[in-house]
Amino acid sequence: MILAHAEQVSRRYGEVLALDRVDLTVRAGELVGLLGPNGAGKSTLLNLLVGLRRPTAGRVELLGGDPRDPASRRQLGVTPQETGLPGTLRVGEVVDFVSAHFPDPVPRGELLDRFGLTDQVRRQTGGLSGGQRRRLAVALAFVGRPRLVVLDEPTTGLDVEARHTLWEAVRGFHAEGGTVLLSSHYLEEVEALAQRVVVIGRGRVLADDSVAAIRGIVGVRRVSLVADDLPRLPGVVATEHAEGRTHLLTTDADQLVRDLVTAGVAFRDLEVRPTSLEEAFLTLTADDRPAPTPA
Ligand SMILES: Nc1ncnc2c1ncn2[C@@H]1O[C@H](COP(=O)(O)OP(=O)(O)OP(=O)(O)O)[C@@H](O)[C@H]1O
Repeated sequence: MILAHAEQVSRRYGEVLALDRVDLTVRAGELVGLLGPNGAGKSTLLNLLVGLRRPTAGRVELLGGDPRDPASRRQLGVTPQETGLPGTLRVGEVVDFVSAHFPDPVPRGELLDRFGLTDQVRRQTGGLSGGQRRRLAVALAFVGRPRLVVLDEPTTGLDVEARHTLWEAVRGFHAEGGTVLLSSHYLEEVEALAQRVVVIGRGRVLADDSVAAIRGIVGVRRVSLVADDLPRLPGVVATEHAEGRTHLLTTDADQLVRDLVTAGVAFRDLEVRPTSLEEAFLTLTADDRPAPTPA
């Protein structure tokens, strides 16, 4: 059963085309990670799916209806990228307030325990640390036992322990049959939670695949060297020339170095380093870019 669906969706903010003909389908029981660098369009896509914004073109459906219709959002739990909590209310009061909107809310103690906030129940939210506030904001998405939870960068600003607590809570919800769509900058986060990853870059879906397949794409290494003449080498996904150096992007740097030696290439100043997620995405979108300027 399809819980959220975007079909050929575009969204423009003035001159900026934030989303460009995006398709995405989330089915019941899935835990889908939306992965992409800053400005890729993740928040825009999530906001369209949960009815916070309207698409410029294309069609969006949530839980069988229009996301802008409140009835479609009844079984949805959302934590946007930025949330505000009333600073003078206590944690327990905020949970009670949100719970009161639902027929069968998760009991307060159980919810706070799942998100590691039991000791904060009597604290005013204004006095919480940034990480505690974020955990509370995410916890509130689960209060009403939603069918679908949408989390926009849920662990931003959390330390390792808090992040793991939150991951456990998300996993627990999923294990009980819940469906989750979450965005992240971090492959490790998506890897820890999701089976399926949708990679988004510059407003487009670049890949929609298993975590293992995406790991292969973003596991690209940059082998950089100085050489006058390079033969064609297997396993090179992109080649760039800059400031007298040649940069070879590959998913298997060890093999590439062996191949360079075997081919008898006279190289010097060899460097191997991981590419950032951003660079890996640029590789994926290389077809769209003007060719790099030769040195
Ligand atoms: N309200 C807005 N007005 C103008 N431009 C916007 C607006 N919201 C987003 N954009 C632009 O749309 C593009 C996509 O932004 P979006 O926030 O969806 O990306 P993102 O992948 O969520 O990024 P981040 O990881 O930094 O949150 C960016 O170029 C951004 O500057």
